[in-house]
Amino acid sequence: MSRLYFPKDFIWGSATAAYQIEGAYQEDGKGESIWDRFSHTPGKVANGDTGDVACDHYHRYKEDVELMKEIGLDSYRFSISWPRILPKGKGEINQQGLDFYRGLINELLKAGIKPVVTLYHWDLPQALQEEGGWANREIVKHFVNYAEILFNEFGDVVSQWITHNEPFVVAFNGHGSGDHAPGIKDQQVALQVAHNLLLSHGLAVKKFRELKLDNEIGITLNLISSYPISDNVEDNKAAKRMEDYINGWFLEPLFKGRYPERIVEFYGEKFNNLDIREDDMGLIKEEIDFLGINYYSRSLVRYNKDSKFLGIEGVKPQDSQYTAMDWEIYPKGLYDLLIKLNQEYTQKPLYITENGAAFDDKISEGGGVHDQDRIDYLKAHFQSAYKAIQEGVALKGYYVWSLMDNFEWAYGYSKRFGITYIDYENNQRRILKDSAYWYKNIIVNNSLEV
Ligand SMILES: N=[N+]=NCCCCNC(=O)[C@@H]1[C@H]2[C@H](O)[C@@H](O)[C@H](O)[C@@H](CO)[C@@H]12
Repeated sequence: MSRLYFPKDFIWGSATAAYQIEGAYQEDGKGESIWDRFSHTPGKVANGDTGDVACDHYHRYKEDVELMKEIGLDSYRFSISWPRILPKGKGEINQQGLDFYRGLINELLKAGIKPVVTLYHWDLPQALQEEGGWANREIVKHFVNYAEILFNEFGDVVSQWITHNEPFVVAFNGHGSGDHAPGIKDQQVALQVAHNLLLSHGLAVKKFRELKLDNEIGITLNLISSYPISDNVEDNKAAKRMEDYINGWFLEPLFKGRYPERIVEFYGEKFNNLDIREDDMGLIKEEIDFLGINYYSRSLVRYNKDSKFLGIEGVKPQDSQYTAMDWEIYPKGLYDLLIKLNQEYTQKPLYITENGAAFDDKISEGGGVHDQDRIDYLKAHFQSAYKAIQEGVALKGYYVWSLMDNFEWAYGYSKRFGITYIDYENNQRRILKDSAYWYKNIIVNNSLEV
C-alpha cells in the first residue's frame, strides 16, 4: 500500500444547506421560503416530506459542531437562510436569525473549523417570489442588500463567501422542468432567471469589493464532464451542446463575459427575448477569488434527431455502477473536468464544494452504519482530485456532500448522502458512518492510502 499526500495546506471539509438540515421552519421570526411553500404543496416532494424539522440542526448545532470536531474537519460549508435574516426578503432584519448564525460561527471558530458561507442555497423568501422571484430583475438589488447585511455582520469571521449554489439548478429545475421550487415550467423564464442570478452574483461581488473585506468570494456551479458515445461528428456535437447547456451557460459569462454561441443559436428567439442590458455581461464577469465545483457524475450522450432536448439522448452504460440517485459513478469525470477548467477557463483556486453519493444506508445489528460503497466512491474521487493537483490544477480544498443525511429536495428523506446517519425514526439521532471514520483518517494524515 502507498499513500498519496495532498498539499500541506489542503482544506478538507464537509457541506450542508440551511433548508436541508435546519428545521425550525417557523421559529424565531423566520419568514416562509419557497421550499416551505413547495414542500407543503401536495405531490411535490416524495412521501409528502417537508423541511419543517429536517435534522433539527437549528436546535442541535452545538452537537453537530462536536461531530465536525470528532471527524476533524478543517472547514464547514453551510448556507444562511435568507428568510431567517429578512423574513420578507427585504426591509426589517430578524435579529434572532443573525443570532443563530453568530452562535454557529462562534462554535465553529472555537473548534478551529473555518466557516464557509453560501449566501443562497435555493430557499428564497416566499414574499419575494410573490413579486416574481428570480424572474423579476428587481430581485438583484434585494439579493445585494441581503448579501451586504451578512458581509457587514460576519465579514470578520467568515473565511470564504459563496454567492450562489448551482444557479443552473435554481434556473432550470426551479423554472424549467419545475421539479424544484417554485415549480415553474417555462424555458423562457428559466433563461431569464439564469441571467438574473448571474447578475446578482456579479453585483454582490462588486459590493463585497467596495467593503474592502479581507476574506474571499466566489460562486459554486454544478459541473459535469460530457462525453459522446462514439467518435462520430454528430455525437461529438451533442456532447458539446450538453456541456454548454450545463457548464458553459455559466462558466462563459463568469470568466469570458459572454454566453456560449453554440447553444445561443439553439435557444434562438428565447435568447433574443431576454432582458440583458448593456453593462450586464461586464458586471457578471466581476473577478472572483475562487470557483466552487459541485461534481457528482458525468454525462454520456448520443445525437438523436428526434430528441426535443438539444437533439441529445443520454446513455447509461450497463457495466457502470450507479448510486441510489441512479447517477453513474465516474471518478475520471472529475479529473477531466478539473483539467478542462484549468486549461479553458481559470487558473484561480478551485474548491470541490460538493462531491458525494447517496446509498441505501442501514443501521447494522451492532449499531454502526457500514457504508463501504460511499468510502469506495469518495476514495476514487479523491484519487482523481490528487491526479489533477499533481498535473498543476490549483485545487485547494474538498467538501464532502454531506456532513449528514438530510432533506434531498424532491426526494425528501428517501436519499441519504451523509457521512453521518440521521435516524429520523429516533429523534434525529446522529450516528457517524464508517465513511466518517475513514474520512477522519484521511484528514489527520492529509493523505489517501491506495
Ligand atoms: N445525473 N446527475 N446529476 C448530477 C446532479 C446535479 C444537480 N444536483 C446537484 O448537484 C445537487 C447539489 C445540491 O447543492 C445539494 O443541495 C443536493 O443535496 C446535492 C445532491 O443532490 C447536489
